Amino acid sequence: MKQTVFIIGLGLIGGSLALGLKRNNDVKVIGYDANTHALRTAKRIGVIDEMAVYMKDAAGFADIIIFATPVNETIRLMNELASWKLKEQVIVTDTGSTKNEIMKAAVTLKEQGITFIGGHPMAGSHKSGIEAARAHLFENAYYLLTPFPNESKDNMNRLSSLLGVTKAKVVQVSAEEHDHMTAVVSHFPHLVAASLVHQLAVENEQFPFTKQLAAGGFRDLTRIASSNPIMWRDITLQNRYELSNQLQAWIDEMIKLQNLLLQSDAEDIETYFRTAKKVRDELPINEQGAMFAVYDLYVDVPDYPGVISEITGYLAKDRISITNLRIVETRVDVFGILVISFQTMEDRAKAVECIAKNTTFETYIS
Ligand SMILES: NC(=O)C1=CN([C@@H]2O[C@H](COP(=O)(O)OP(=O)(O)OC[C@H]3O[C@@H](n4cnc5c(N)ncnc54)[C@H](O)[C@@H]3O)[C@@H](O)[C@H]2O)C=CC1
Ligand SMILES: O=C(O)C(=O)Cc1ccc(O)cc1
Repeated sequence: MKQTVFIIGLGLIGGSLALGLKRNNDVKVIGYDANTHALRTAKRIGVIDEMAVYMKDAAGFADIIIFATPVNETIRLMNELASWKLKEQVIVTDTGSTKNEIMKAAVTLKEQGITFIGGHPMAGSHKSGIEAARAHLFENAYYLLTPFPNESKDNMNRLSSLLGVTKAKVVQVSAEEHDHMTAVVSHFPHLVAASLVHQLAVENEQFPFTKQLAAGGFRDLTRIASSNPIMWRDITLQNRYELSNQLQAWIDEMIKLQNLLLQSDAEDIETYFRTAKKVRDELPINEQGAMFAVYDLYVDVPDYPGVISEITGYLAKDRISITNLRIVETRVDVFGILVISFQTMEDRAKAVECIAKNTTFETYIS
């Protein structure tokens, strides 16, 4: 049976969901975005089947409505939706990075007999907007659902099987568990990344050369500081109490670390790093357990002007998308190591072939 999905907010996540869901030929995607450029682009490049002019009208045709807007905007729109005329069996969901406040807003919908199941795909990037949308974004990622405790099995199955086509792993958690766990692994790291960049900016005023020295480690740790500030403003506001607890734990940890350093006990310091390494090395970073998998390819490149744009040009010509690009080591002799990151193993394999076809540069996977 053909299903109509209405996606509100056609940025990185809404656009990627539209592309992912359209893999199922029985799904028709109608899209809406407050930004008319994003809306028209989504239609022009085939991310959506139809454009909605008025949200309220399009919503009436939908079997599933998905909010993929910044979380404060989602709550505002959920309150508006309460007065729209919808299909009786419609399921309303969202993609927001927070769940407590969203589920509180959903109580009004529930009281009116509208089914709302909270959702959060645990995949994404620091990029935003329709141009960054990719059909495979959710493959192998967890997709968390936060239903009301008494939600019907039938509705859960309907939503899970719709989302299943994105190849995400759909898992059910409570909104409270969700906001606690995502504070630890996603929201709090964002505060750390932003604060490290602020610290660099302050240092850089006194020592303007510092910025030039920001190498791989600093860049790896702070990539997410380049994300959409509006989206993160809303997330951190909604999850402020969990974040305040995380910040306190971090401050305590930093004081512990400061003492460890000042005591200068080499063995204790080594143990601190050794334990962190063990935990980090054991994180599920393979295809089965990846939250944000990145597939790196190392390329030995000769040091001549334009070599990087030459390689990215070959990749672009073969329509292979990259998520990140950096030089990890620039040797004083003739070669440097270029690290190109891909979102899928297939893209990386295609890149190996593409580079071999066009150049004599060695590529390897660490
Ligand atoms: N960026 C990421 O990596 C992830 C984001 N999320 C969540 O997904 C949601 C969307 O995030 P992104 O797609 O990254 O943001 P985005 O900035 O790429 O896209 C958001 C879109 O919503 C549109 N929009 C804003 N207000 C609107 C309104 N009132 N009506 C209609 N459209 C409106 C914007 O014009 C924009 O096109 C957020 O709630 C975010 O917390 C979830 C997982 C990952
Ligand atoms: O860029 C990254 O690694 C991210 O952390 C992306 C991300 C952002 C927000 C989410 O709610 C989930 C994933």
